[in-house]
Amino acid sequence: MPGGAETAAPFGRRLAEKIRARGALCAGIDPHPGLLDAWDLPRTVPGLEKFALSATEILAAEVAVIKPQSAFFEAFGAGGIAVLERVLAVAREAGALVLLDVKRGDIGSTMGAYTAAYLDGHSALAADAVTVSPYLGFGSLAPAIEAARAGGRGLFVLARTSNPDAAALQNALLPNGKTVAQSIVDEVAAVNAGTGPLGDVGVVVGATVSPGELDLSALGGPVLAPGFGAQGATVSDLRALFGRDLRGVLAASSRDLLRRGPDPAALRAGVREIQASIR
Ligand SMILES: O=C(O)c1cc(=O)[nH]c(=O)n1[C@@H]1O[C@H](COP(=O)(O)O)[C@@H](O)[C@H]1O
Repeated sequence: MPGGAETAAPFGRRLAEKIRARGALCAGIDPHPGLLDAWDLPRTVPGLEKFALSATEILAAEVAVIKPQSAFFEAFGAGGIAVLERVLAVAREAGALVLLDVKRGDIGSTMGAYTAAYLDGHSALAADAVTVSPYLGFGSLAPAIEAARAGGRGLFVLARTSNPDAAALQNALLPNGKTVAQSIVDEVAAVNAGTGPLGDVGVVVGATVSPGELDLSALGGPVLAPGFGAQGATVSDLRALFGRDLRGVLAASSRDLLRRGPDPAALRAGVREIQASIR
């Protein structure tokens, strides 16, 4: 069935099980043009297909979560989207959960259409979870939260992103004295309240963020921590930021992992080395 049938088990529970079995690494599938060059592939749809499917086949057999970044596929038009659909199917077959990185966020009515694209089991682009932006107002995400929960899927809400420009906006103080990022974390915590050890709605907090900026103690959901590897964050940064117990924290790496290909054995060895470093 396109996109996979609606699943009975909640996303948070499925994610916790997958992390227990495979560790907390999230492998990004980001087919940068420079990586296609490095893999000696043309910057064409067949080149994209070879890159994305080979990387996904290897990585999805190893890690808990595969995170394709949609923009790199969209850049190739309809042919690129068709490859993305196959990446989702291949990752799922290999046993990984798929977090589609689309960072969507719009007024509620349009959010409903994004929901139909990414969180409805009848869509070929349906994923186990997607990244969403709350910066049109947290309430605008309501249709996505509802659809995700109804279908056993999840969301990762941008709170404090890894890019250097993020701090000015996301650390700005609101009239209630909280930072914007903390208020997003608290909104997500309220959604997760009472939904079990790991709720279905997570936040994105870059691994590059300084420790102490955010209080995640009441979150009750997973954290996606990109910025590990190519953007400079290390395993010690992850521990300093999130504490020693990294269960529920998905360290995400794209370029630092993918640069280890195209040799399948080297890519497999690379992902295992990174997994071991965060275990
Ligand atoms: O939501 C994301 O995945 C994300 C949030 C964030 O704060 N920072 C961030 O880098 N990302 C994504 O994570 C990936 C990081 O890629 P690398 O720097 O190559 O590991 C890219 O796909 C980014 O779009």
